[in-house]
Amino acid sequence: MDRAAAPGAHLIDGKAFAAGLVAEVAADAADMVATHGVRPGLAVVLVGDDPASAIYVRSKIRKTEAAGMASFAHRLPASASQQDVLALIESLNRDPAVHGILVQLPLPRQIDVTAVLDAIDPSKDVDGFHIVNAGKLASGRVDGMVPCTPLGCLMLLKAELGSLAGLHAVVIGCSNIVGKPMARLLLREKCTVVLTHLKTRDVAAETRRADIVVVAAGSPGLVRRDWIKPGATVIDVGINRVQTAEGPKIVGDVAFDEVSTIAGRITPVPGGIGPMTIACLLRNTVEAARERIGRTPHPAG
Ligand SMILES: Nc1nc(=O)c2c([nH]1)NC[C@@H]1CN(c3ccc(C(=O)N[C@@H](CCC(=O)O)C(=O)O)cc3)C=[N+]21
Repeated sequence: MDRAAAPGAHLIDGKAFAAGLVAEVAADAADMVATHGVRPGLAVVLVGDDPASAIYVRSKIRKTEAAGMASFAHRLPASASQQDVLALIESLNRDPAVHGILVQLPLPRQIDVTAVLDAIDPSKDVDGFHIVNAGKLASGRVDGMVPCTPLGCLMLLKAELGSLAGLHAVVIGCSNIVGKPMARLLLREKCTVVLTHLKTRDVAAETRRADIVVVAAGSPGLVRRDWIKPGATVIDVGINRVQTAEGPKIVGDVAFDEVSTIAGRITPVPGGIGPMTIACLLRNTVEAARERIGRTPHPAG
């Protein structure tokens, strides 16, 4: 891996790890086509025309197809009603060619996100946001679908550190999409877990004790050098578009240049967690297809 770019810290190459994972997923998908005549399929639902969402969705579709999987793109106008979205999800729930359903977030204001996410068949919920899957993870059960970003973080942590048991982990940001599921996964690995949020009085006092810091706060440069214990592992989930003298740029929630001089290991942005998120989405879709094959007495393509 490339150490030169980060003096001090070892750079965790999420992009390379994700490429390996995608290759495994593609091999599994090809095997399902050959053995069962089933091609794992992912439906992506995009409501409205947020430019960032459109770019993400395009990239998800491209990577799904490159892995030899079927992709079904559904675009609804920004004016779509909740009924429109629910009707589409119902039809995707019934479609045997669709093994995974992803509803791109955020959704337009008039739509109740919770109602939409909970309308997805939990066995097709490859984002892991359905209340049944969230509840399974919260209860420590291993049979649910796990959200892609925290799953990607956990895979990198285990690849880098081996067992996480007994380590002190601090998660900054307590969203349902990243922070809370991340904390639950780390707890499952027997870490001591601290989950911080907007009202936490002294976040730095928490992170200074941490062997592992995962930050998903959406705040560019939030984590500074003096927040980090020497040698700690820093996982940066932030994706922030900022303007610089050289033009627009994507940065994480970690002040990379200074934190990489004290951390033991660090993920870059871009090229860290982002690619892992998409790789895990493909992995969850293949797992959903595998489960479906197991539950179907007469497998049909
Ligand atoms: N239902 C739902 N599920 C999601 O998983 C979901 C979502 N909604 N809404 C938006 C966020 C954002 N997200 C990213 C995935 C990959 C990269 C990624 O691969 N980034 C690259 C490139 C960054 C760039 O250049 O734009 C990187 O970090 O290296 C980024 C962001 C998934 N999201």
